[in-house]
Amino acid sequence: MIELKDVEKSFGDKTIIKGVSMKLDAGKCNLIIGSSGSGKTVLTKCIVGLFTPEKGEILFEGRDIVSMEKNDRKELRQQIGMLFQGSALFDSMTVEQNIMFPLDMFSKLTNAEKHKRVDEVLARVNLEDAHKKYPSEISGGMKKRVGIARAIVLNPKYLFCDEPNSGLDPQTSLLIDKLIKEITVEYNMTTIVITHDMNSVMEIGDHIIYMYEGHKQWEGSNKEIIYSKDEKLNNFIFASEFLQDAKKMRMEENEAKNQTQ
Ligand SMILES: Nc1ncnc2c1ncn2[C@@H]1O[C@H](COP(=O)(O)OP(=O)(O)OP(=O)(O)O)[C@@H](O)[C@H]1O
Repeated sequence: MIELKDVEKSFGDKTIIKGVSMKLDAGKCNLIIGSSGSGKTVLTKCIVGLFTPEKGEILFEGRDIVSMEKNDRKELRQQIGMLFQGSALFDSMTVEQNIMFPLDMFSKLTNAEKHKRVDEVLARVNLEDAHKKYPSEISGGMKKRVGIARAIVLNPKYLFCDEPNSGLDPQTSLLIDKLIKEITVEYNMTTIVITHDMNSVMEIGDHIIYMYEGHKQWEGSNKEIIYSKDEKLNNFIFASEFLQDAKKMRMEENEAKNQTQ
C-alpha cells in the first residue's frame, strides 16, 4: 500500500499540489483523473520520488520516500514499474532487448535466467513470438504490451501507468485495460494509472481520485462515480452529452430497481 499524508509541492511561489492525502491499495487499480494542468503528473512524480514535496509524507508500506536515504530510495525505485505514455521503447533494440534492459541494469540473474524471465513476461502479455521484432514493426497496442512486459520484468510491487490508452482505438484500449487489471490482481501490485479515458474509469477504476486545481476533489469507486453529486467532478466526467445520457439512464434504471424491491 502507498499512503500520502498532506502532500504539498510548489514551483517558485506557485503551489501545484495542495495538501493531498490518500491511500492506494495493493491488488487494486487506482486511477488519477482530472483536467489538464490539475496536477496529476506532478503528484505522480512526487510519489515515485522524481520530485520532492516541501510538505507531507509518501509512505510505501509505512516507509517515507520523501525522507528516505538515497540508497534506500534507489532500492525502492527498483520495485516501481513504469509504463510511459507512447510506450518509450528503444527503437534500435528488439522487443527482447528492450525487456532485457532493466534486467541487465538492475538484476543479478544469469543470462539463462534473464532469457527465461523475458519469455515469461512476453507470454504473460500474449506476445510469445515478438522477441526479434523491432518497435517499428509492431502495432501501437503491441508496443503498449511490450511496455507492460518491460514494466513488470523486475517483478515490481508498484506499477505506474501514464495514459496507457493514448493513441489506441477503443477495442485495443479495452484489452490493455484488462491486461493491467489482471496483472494488478495476479501480482497483488499497487497500480496507479493516470488517465483521461472514461471507459477505463468505468472498466478498471477500483479506486478513482479526481484532482482539481491541485487538490483531491473527490475519491470513490467506479460504482460510486456515476452517482456522485460533486458538481466539479460531474462537469468533468459528463462533459459529453453521451455520458450525460448514460448517467441518466443508469440512475433511472436504479430507481426502477429500487421501486420494484
Ligand atoms: N517542472 C515544473 N516547473 C514548474 N511548473 C511545473 C512543472 N511541472 C509542472 N508544472 C506546472 O504544474 C501544473 C500541473 O501540471 P501537471 O503536468 O501535473 O498537470 P496534469 O494534470 O498532469 O496535466 P495533463 O493532463 O495535461 O498531463 C501546471 O500548471 C504546470 O505548468
